[in-house]
Amino acid sequence: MPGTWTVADHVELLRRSLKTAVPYTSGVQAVRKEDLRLFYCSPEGENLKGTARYIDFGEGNSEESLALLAGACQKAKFGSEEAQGDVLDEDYRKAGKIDVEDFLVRLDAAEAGILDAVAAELLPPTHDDMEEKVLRAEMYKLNVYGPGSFFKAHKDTPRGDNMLGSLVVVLPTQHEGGALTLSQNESTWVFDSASQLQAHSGSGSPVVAYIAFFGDVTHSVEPVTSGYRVTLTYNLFVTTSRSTKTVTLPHSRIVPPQELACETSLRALLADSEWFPNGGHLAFGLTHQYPLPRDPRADRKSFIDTALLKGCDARLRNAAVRAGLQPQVRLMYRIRDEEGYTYSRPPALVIMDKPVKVTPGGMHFEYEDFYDGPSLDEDIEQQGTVLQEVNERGRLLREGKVKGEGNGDDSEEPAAKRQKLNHQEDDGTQGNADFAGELVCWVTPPEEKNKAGSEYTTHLGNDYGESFVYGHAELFVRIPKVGEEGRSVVEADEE
Ligand SMILES: O=C(O)CCC(=O)C(=O)O
Ligand SMILES: [Fe+2]
Repeated sequence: MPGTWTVADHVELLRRSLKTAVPYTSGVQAVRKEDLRLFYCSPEGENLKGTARYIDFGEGNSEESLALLAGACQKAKFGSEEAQGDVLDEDYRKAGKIDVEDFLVRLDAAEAGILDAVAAELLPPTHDDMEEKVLRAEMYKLNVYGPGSFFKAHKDTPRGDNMLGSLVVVLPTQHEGGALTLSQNESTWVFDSASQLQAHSGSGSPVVAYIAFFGDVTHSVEPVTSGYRVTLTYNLFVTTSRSTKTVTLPHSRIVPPQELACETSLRALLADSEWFPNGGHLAFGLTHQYPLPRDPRADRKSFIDTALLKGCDARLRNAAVRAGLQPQVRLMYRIRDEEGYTYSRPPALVIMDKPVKVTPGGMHFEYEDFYDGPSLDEDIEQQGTVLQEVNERGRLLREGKVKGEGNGDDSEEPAAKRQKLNHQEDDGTQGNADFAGELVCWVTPPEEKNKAGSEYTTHLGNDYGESFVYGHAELFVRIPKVGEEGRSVVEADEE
């Protein structure tokens, strides 16, 4: 029962909440037969205008008509960070594609109910304090995977900071192979659309199979072994603007149990006068990656809108808001951390809401020498909030005494033993004479990749994107100190 839980138990619950996430949703959707007609432009050679053709996926298609469609495709390229553009490499992706301007299909993912089903699972839940969010699907390509076609592991290119992920609709054709496999944080999932479509064939009413997944999920298409696998792909965006092609979640939502559990733990921690007596921050390296501007200097009002968090990350954000806290995704800088330099003060972590503004005449703000030179460090220190790491009780870590505390290494130890170790702490305000910032406990470790100025992950996308790349993000939840507004403690009468 939470009532008898220790601080360590509550923090562990918050930590675990970020580990349980299924980053996709899939299914089979019945559609109207007339919506399965597809018109496309068949190129007739170099200088000739294309010829219009159509294919009806509502009628068991012949190999011949599918081969004609495949013949109308261009070889699909993919985005490469290395080449900084699209490349054709049939060892990595062997598939045909038709761009949106060269085909028309009556099927409408929103009208067919697919977007509703996807939104219910993937659209970040809005909290009362937030503007209502809608999901918009933008058709992207038609892909044809004939025998021997495949697409190796990649992430789809983020096309905006509000891009949530991708939707793939697999049209009903007889084929084998071509399963879409997804992987994230050591878990893998397989979406075998061929067998799902097969199971529904002959039922009289036509169906399509679909899968939607968060954009930061690595996925691949296994080789097609027979027949043709034909897909429509869409980019999914979270937006607040209404149009007929968007889907909204009902506003009064049922709070999922995991979110309630996180809220309960946060409330229990806040009520404990011994916990973070001087306030500070709980910090979470988030599970999902988010579209970040390729240029880390890009002028942005805030780093990532927390309304755009996905899955378990959104759940944690909502739990914090429900507990009366203000979770924020912040930019993170490390100062006095450059090898080869000697600084009079120790390295520190600084969080900010906007990229640092460099004092004119100070260090030139160059990508490569971002950390180079104390004047930039001073700018960062002045404009941001300096953090000092503490353990999960909000106490300063004393060198060598409570090592491992707060990073999950000791999660198997009995709580009593951990509590014993904790008497070697102080309240975090006297440990470092130079320290004039705020305290932070990392509930889940930060990812190295999002430190401003560092290279973001290099990966392959489905088309090169100039403006955004996926990067790691951290959620900072500010904890008021005992007595401050938002922190009403229950005096403990513990043994
Ligand atoms: O056609 C599909 O199944 C999706 C392939 C894919 O991952 C992509 O186009 O990015
Ligand atoms: Fe993809």
